[in-house]
Amino acid sequence: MRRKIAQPKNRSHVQSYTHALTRSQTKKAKNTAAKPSLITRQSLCDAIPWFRALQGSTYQNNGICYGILIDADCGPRFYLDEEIIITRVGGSYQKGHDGQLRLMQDQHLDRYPAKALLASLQKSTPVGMVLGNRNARVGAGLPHRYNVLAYFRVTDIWYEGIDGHAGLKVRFEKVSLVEKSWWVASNTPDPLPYDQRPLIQPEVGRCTHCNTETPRVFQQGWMCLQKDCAHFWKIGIFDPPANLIYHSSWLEIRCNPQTTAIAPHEPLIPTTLASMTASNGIDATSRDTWRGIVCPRCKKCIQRVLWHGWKCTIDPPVEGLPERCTFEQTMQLRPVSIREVAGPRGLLPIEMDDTNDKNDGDNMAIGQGIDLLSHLPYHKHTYEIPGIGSVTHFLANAGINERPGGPNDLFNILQKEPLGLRRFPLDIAVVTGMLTSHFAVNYGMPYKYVVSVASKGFNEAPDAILRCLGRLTWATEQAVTAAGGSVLPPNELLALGYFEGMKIGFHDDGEKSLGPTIATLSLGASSTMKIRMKHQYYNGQSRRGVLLKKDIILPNCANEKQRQKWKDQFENGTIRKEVYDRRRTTLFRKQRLTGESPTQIQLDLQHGDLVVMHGEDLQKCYEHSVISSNLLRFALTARHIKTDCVNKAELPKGEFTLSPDQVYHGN
Ligand SMILES: O=C(O)CCC(=O)C(=O)O
Ligand SMILES: [Fe+2]
Repeated sequence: MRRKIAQPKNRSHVQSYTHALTRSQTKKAKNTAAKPSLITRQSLCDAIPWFRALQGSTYQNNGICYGILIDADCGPRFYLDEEIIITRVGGSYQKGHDGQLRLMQDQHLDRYPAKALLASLQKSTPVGMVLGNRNARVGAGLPHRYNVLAYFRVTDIWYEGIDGHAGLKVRFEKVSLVEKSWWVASNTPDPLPYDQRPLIQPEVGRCTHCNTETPRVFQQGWMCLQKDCAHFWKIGIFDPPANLIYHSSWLEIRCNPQTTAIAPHEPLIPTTLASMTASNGIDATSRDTWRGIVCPRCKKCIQRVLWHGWKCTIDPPVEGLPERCTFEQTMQLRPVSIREVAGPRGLLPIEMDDTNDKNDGDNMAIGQGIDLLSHLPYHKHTYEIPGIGSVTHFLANAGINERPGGPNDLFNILQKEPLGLRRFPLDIAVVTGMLTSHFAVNYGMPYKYVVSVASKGFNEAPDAILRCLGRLTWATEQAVTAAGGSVLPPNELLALGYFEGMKIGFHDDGEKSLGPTIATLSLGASSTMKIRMKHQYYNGQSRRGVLLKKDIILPNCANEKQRQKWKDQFENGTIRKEVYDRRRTTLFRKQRLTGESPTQIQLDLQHGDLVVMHGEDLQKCYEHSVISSNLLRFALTARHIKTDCVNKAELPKGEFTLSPDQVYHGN
C-alpha cells in the first residue's frame, strides 16, 4: 500500500466549544438543563442509523463494525488529531477502585468487538465515529454529549502490552482527506490534497525471533507486536518506557484515496430532514419521519418529540443563560384519508350476519357475549371476567362513521387541529431518555398514565375533542349500566396519536385517583389491543419468586386448579400457612415459572370502535397494549378522576358542558 504523509504539521488541537459560563450560570444550567431525553444515548441511536447500539462502544451488524463511540477512558496512548484516531478495542476492561479501567485478560482478534473491526478493515467498510464529551482527553471542549465526527477507515489493529496483558489497539484514518475536520481549531490550515503531500514509506522491522515483519509504531523504537512471540513488547531486550509516543510515520502515513477506494454505505448524517422537506411523496407519518435527526445548525442529535416536526431545544429559554440552538423544522402533515388506513369494517355498511363478530382475534373466551341488536347500529362484544370486571367492545361500521360529526369527520378534523401532541420520556424506561412510541396530550383533570403529562383544561379543548368526550360518555354509560354498576362520568381525556409503527406497550390504567371505568374511541388505522394477566397474578409469584400473600386466582392463570385447591384448603383451615407456602414454592420452582401470561383477550380495533374496560381489579390484575397498523391513528381515552385526589387549583380544568350536538346518543 502506497501511503503518504499529511501536510507538514501544525499539529492541531480540538477546538474549544465550552461557553464561558460564570459559576452561578453553570449552577443554573445544571438545574434547568435540557431534559435528559434530549441529550441521551437514545437520541444518538435514534438519529444515527450506523450507531443503533444503546450499550457498548461498537455498533456491529452481521459481524461488521459500522460505528464507534469514543467516550470516557480510552486506555493508554489514546490519540486524536484531524485525520487519525488511535484507541483501545473495547471489552475485557474493568474499572478498578481508583476509577481507572484495567485490562483483565488478553484480548483476541477472533473475538468481538475486535473481530468486527477486523471485518471492517478487510471489507473496506467505513466506520462512523462519535466522540462523547466524557472523553478524558478532549471531551470538555466538545459542544454536545455525543458528537458525530466523520467516517473513518480501519487501517491497522495490533497488540500492545497493557496492564500485563496483550491488549488490542486500532488505528483509524479519516476517509475524506479533502474536507477540513470540524473538530479542529478554526485557524488550522486546510488539508493539502493527497497528490500534493510528500510520499512516505512506513518504517518496518523484522523480528529476529518470530521472523514477522511489522511497521514501526513507536518513536522510542521498533517492537514485535505478535502477542505470542517471546520478543513481544520489547525494545531490543528491554521493556518499553512508560512514556511511549507514536512514531511520526505511523501518524502521518495515509491511504491513497485513488487506489484504496472506500465507499460509505449511507450518508454520515441521514437525509431524513432534507427528504421530508422536499415534499417528495414521503408520508409525513411514515416510520422514517419519527426517527431523530442531527440538527443541521448545531449538530446535536435530537429526537422527534413534537407532532409537527423537530425542535432542537424544547425547553423555554432561561434568563441569564446563553441562548440554546433555536433550530426548528415543522412539516405540513399530508392529510391521511380514512380510505387509506381504516380496516374493512369501518368502511362497510352494517351486516346483520355475524361475520364481523369473528374479527376479535383468538380469544381465550373469558365469558364472551355477543349482542347484535340492543346497541344497533353497533354490534357489542362483552368479555366478563368473573369477580374482576368486563371489557366491552362496540364495533362500528360505515353507517356510524359517515354520519356528520361522526368518526370520519373527527378523524379529518383532529389531523388539522393543533392539539399539542408530543412524545414524553418514559418514567420507567430501561434506557434513560427513551420516549413513548406515541404522541400524547391530556385534557381535563390531570392524569398520570405511563408518563407524567401536563393537562390542558377542557375550556381549551377544540370541538372535536368534546365530541369525542360525548361519545366516550355514552359508551361508559352503556357498558357500566349493563354491568350493573353506577356510572361515574368521565372528566379527563387523554388523546394519543400513533404514526406508522407506533404503539403503547403493556401497562395498566390503574392509578389511585382513577374511577373503575376507562373508555377508548379509535379513529383511523386499525389496531390490535391485547389484554393479559400481570406477571405476578398469572404465575402466583413475583418475578423474583416471592409468593403472593393473598393468591388471586384468575381464569386461565398458571396452575389454576391446583392453586385454587390449596387456597381453599388454606382458607378453610385444612392446611397451615407454612404447608400452603411450601407447596406453592415447590411447584413454582419445579416449573420454573417466569413466563408472561398469554393474551387473554385480543380485540381488533377499527375506525369508530369504542372499548370500555370496567372494574377496579381489572387494572390491578390485568395489563393491556395496543399496536397500531398503519400511517395514522388516534385513540381518545376518557376516565373519571376522583376530584378529592386533584390539586384544588387544577379542578377547573375538568369542568365542561357539552353542547347538544356534542352529546352522543349512540347512533
Ligand atoms: O390506543 C389505545 O387504544 C389505548 C390507549 C391506552 O391504553 C391508554 O391511553 O392508556
Ligand atoms: Fe391504557
